[in-house]
Amino acid sequence: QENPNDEEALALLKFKSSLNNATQLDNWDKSIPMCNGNSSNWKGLFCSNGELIMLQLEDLGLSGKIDVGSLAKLSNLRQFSVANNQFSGNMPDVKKLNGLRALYLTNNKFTGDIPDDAFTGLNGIRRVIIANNEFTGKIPRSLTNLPKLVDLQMQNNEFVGDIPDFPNQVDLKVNFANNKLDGEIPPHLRTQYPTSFQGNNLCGPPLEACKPSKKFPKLAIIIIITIIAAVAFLVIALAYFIILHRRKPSNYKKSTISNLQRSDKKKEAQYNNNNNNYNDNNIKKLYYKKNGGEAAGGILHFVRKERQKFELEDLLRASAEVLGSGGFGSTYKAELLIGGSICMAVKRFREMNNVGKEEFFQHMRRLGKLTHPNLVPIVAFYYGKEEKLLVSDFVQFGSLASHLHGKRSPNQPGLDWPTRLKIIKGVAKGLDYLYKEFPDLILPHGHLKSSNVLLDNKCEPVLSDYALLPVINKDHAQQFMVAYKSPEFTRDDRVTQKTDVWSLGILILELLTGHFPANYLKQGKGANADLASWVNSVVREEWTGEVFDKEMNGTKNREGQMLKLLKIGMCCCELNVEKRWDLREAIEKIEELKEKDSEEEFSSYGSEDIYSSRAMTDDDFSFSVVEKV
Ligand SMILES: Nc1ncnc2c1ncn2[C@@H]1O[C@H](COP(=O)(O)OP(=O)(O)OP(=O)(O)O)[C@@H](O)[C@H]1O
Repeated sequence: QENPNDEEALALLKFKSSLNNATQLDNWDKSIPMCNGNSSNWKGLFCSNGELIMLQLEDLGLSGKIDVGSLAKLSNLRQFSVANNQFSGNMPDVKKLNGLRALYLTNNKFTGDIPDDAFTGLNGIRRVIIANNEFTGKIPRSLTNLPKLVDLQMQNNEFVGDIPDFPNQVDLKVNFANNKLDGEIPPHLRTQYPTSFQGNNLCGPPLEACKPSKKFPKLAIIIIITIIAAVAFLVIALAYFIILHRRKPSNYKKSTISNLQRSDKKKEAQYNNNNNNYNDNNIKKLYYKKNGGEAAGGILHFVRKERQKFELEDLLRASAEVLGSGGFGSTYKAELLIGGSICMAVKRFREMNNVGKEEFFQHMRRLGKLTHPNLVPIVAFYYGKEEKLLVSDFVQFGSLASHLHGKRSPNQPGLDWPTRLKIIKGVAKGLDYLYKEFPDLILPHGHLKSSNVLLDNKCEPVLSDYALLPVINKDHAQQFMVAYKSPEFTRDDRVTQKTDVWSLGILILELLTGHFPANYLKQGKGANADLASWVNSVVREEWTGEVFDKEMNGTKNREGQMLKLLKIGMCCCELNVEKRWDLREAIEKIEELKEKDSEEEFSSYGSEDIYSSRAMTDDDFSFSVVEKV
C-alpha cells in the first residue's frame, strides 16, 4: 500500500537535491520512513503523530538553492529553520509555506531587498528570525499585518528607511539593532527594549527624543510644552494613586503569597497526579509578577543544539501550574505553543552560587551533553545572580513518590512487581551512566529519591535533579540533599562515592515496602531511625512477609526475586561504608533479577539470608540521627 508520506519524502529529496554540501543528510533515504510516530528517522526532521511538522537544518554548512516549491508540498510543516549555514542570494519565497509558524534564516549570507509582500498570507506565523544576514532595502510592510507575530528579529542586516508601526500585535517583541534605519520609532514599539534599536539612526522613546526640526521651532515648542504638561499630569496622577493605595489595608500581599505557601498538605497534593489542576496561570502570574523574580527580560541558554528554541519570555508566559516545591524552590509545568504544544518542567533554584558564572555555564553545558533514556534531559537554563532556572522535558506520568504515596482512586491498582522491577532496573542504568560520565564527582547523583524518579507513559523511570552538587551552595546542599542524610554524613561528616549507593538502597526499600523514608528520618534516634533499620528489625523477627507493600499484588512465584531485591537494598544500606557494595556490584545484582522465580529459587530464600546482609550491632540502632528532612 502507498505510504501517505511517500509524496512528502519525494518532495524532501527534491528539496535536498538543490542544496550544496548536504553530505550530513545521508540518512534521507526513500526506503526508510521519514516519521515514526513522534520520532523521525531522517536527520533534521521532527514529527508528530507520523506527520512531519518541523525541518531544522541548522549548523550543517549548507548552501545552494532553497526549493520552496518542494517545501510547499509538506502539508503540515510548521517550522522551517536553516539557521547557521552558508546560504546566499535572495530570501526564499516563504509566503508559499502558508502553514508556517516559525521561520529561522539567522546567520547566513542572504542578500538583497525583501519584497514588501514577502510575508503576505502567513497568518499563523509567530516567529520571523532573519537576523545576521546581509539583507538590504526597506522593512517589508507585510510584516505589520501578521496577526500572530510575537518575535521579529531583523538585527545585524543592512535595512534602510524607517520602521513601520505594528499596531495589531500586542505581544510582539522586535529587534532591529545594527541596521541602517532612520526616523522616529513608531508609537506601538515604544515599550520595546532600547537595545532593540541601537546601532541605527533612530530616535524617540525608548531611545532619546528626536531633535526638534529647525524648520518648525514653534511646533517643537508646542510639542515640548505638551510633553511637559503630560508628564506633570502623570506625576500628579501617580502621586495620587500611591497615596490612595497606601491607605488601603494591606491584605493584598497575603493573598499573593498564599498561592505558593508551603504546607504539608501541598506535599501530599504534590504527590498526586501531576496532570491535575490545569489552569490558565503562567509562571509569571504564579511567581514573578507578584514576587518580583529577576528572570523577567533575561536570556535562556540552550544546552542542546537539536532542540527547538524559544525565549525565556515565552516560557514565563506559557500556561503553567506548580508541580511542587522542595528544598531548592518550586517546580512548574509550562505548556508552550510553538509548532504544536510542548510541555517543559521549569525548576527555580536559589542557593546555586557555589561556583562562578563561567564554571556554572561549563557545568550546564556538560549536563546538556548527557543523553540516556533514564535521565531527564536538561534543555536550557537561565542564569541570574541570585536565581537560576533549569528547564527540562516534562515527564508525563508523575514521580515514583506520587505513585507510591499519593492518593489513588479506589479502582486504580498500585504498582505491580514487574513494574517496580522495571523501575529499579532503569534507575540502576541511569546511575551507571552518571557514574561513567562523572568519574570526577564524589556524588554523581547526590539527590536520589522517589520524587526525583519520574515515570514516562510506559512506566520507564527517568532520573531528575542529578549532578547538581558542584553548583549548589555547600550549606544548602548539606541541609537538603539526600546524600547528606546518609549514615556516614550524619555520623562522620563525610560522603563518599558509595553514598549514592546508600540512597539507591533506601529507594529499593521504599519501592518494596511502600513506606515513605522521610517519615523514619523525622522520628530521629531509635531502632527505626531509618527505613533500613525498620526493615532489618522486621526481618530479624522473621516477619519478612510483613515487609512487602500490600499494594504489590500477585506476588506468587515471585517472592524469591522480591527477597533478592530486598537483600540488595539491605546491602546498599550497609552502615559500614567499606563493607557496603559499590555501585557496580549493586547494578550487577539488580541486572540479574528476573520477574519470576525458578523452582529452586522459590524454595531457597528465607529471612535468615536477608538478615545476615546487614550485621546489626547495638550501635547501629542509634547512629542515624537526622532531625531535618
Ligand atoms: N521534569 C519533570 N517532569 C515532571 N514532573 C517533575 C519534573 N521535575 C520535577 N517534577 C515533579 O515536580 C515536583 C516538585 O519537584 P521538586 O524537584 O521541586 O521537589 P522535590 O523533588 O519534592 O524536592 P527537591 O527540591 O528537594 O528535589 C515533584 O513531584 C517532582 O516529581
